[in-house]
Amino acid sequence: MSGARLGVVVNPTAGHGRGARRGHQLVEALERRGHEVRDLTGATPEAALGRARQAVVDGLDALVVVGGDGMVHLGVNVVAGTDLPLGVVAAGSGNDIARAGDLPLHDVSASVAALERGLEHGGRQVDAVRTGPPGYEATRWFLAVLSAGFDAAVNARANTYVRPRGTARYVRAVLDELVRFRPYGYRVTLDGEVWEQRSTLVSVANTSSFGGGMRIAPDATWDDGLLDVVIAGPLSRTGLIGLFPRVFPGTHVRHPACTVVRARSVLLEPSHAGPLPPVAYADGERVGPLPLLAEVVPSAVRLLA
Ligand SMILES: Nc1ncnc2c1ncn2[C@@H]1O[C@H](COP(=O)(O)OP(=O)(O)OP(=O)(O)O)[C@@H](O)[C@H]1O
Repeated sequence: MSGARLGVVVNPTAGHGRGARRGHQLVEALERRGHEVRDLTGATPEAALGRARQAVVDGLDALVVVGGDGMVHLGVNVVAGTDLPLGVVAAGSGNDIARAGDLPLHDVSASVAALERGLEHGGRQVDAVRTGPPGYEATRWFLAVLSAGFDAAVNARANTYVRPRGTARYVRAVLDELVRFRPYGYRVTLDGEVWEQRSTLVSVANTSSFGGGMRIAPDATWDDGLLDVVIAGPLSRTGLIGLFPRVFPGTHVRHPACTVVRARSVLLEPSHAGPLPPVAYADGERVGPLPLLAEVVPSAVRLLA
């Protein structure tokens, strides 16, 4: 397809600074192919979000984000619930969302081909998840995994490190968080059914992985209209050290402490059963403290693929 009006948002910092170069390559390639490109990149994510939302009002055929999961998260918060397609050019360090969609990784020409295929055929509709404090109008969308336990504490800590890179940074954060770890207290309501206990982690998954291929919810898919809620019971530090490596292949879900429940709606609240759970993260981005309600919205995003 030629002559599409494409809004492009680049995260120049993605993939340890590789995002900017990939963004330039993409804009050049799209213009060479006859597309009209509007660069919506901002100096900050907030500026980029505002520019992208304004461009949607002005009129676009698709929004294309260049970066990692955080950048896809930004794009989802522009297009979810609308008919505007979202293109993803994976240039991050983890790229778990691009992996979920079998999209090319760090390959601009393959990404251009995938974008054009999507524009031609209308793309692929995937579920997205709306989250926010229950009872409030303001909501955020996410596409992959919301972490509200040990993994969220690790995410917060990993974000403060510059080194090492990629999954090794995550592993370093795990080791540092283990020192202070005690299972948190949760009240979890799954499609109306209440469950209250101390737990190591509670993850609400629309897709299977985070942290660059850690398969937290190995069977989660974003086209079944359901969330996979992974709950790991109150493990000791040694138990957690034993379980952690099993998250890479996804075999932790077979551990007796782990339960996976499918639901459309999940309410996560702190409970007096244990210490206050950490601030939640979704798609690797900070969402906020519990309580949070997460509801899957089937086919809320049209992905160019
Ligand atoms: N100008 C900017 N536009 C968008 N995001 C920015 C910008 N500057 C810094 N960021 C930060 O980049 C982070 C998201 O990075 P992103 O996920 O795109 O790449 P990554 O971390 O390398 O990849 P992954 O999340 O897949 O591991 C956000 O938390 C955001 O705050």
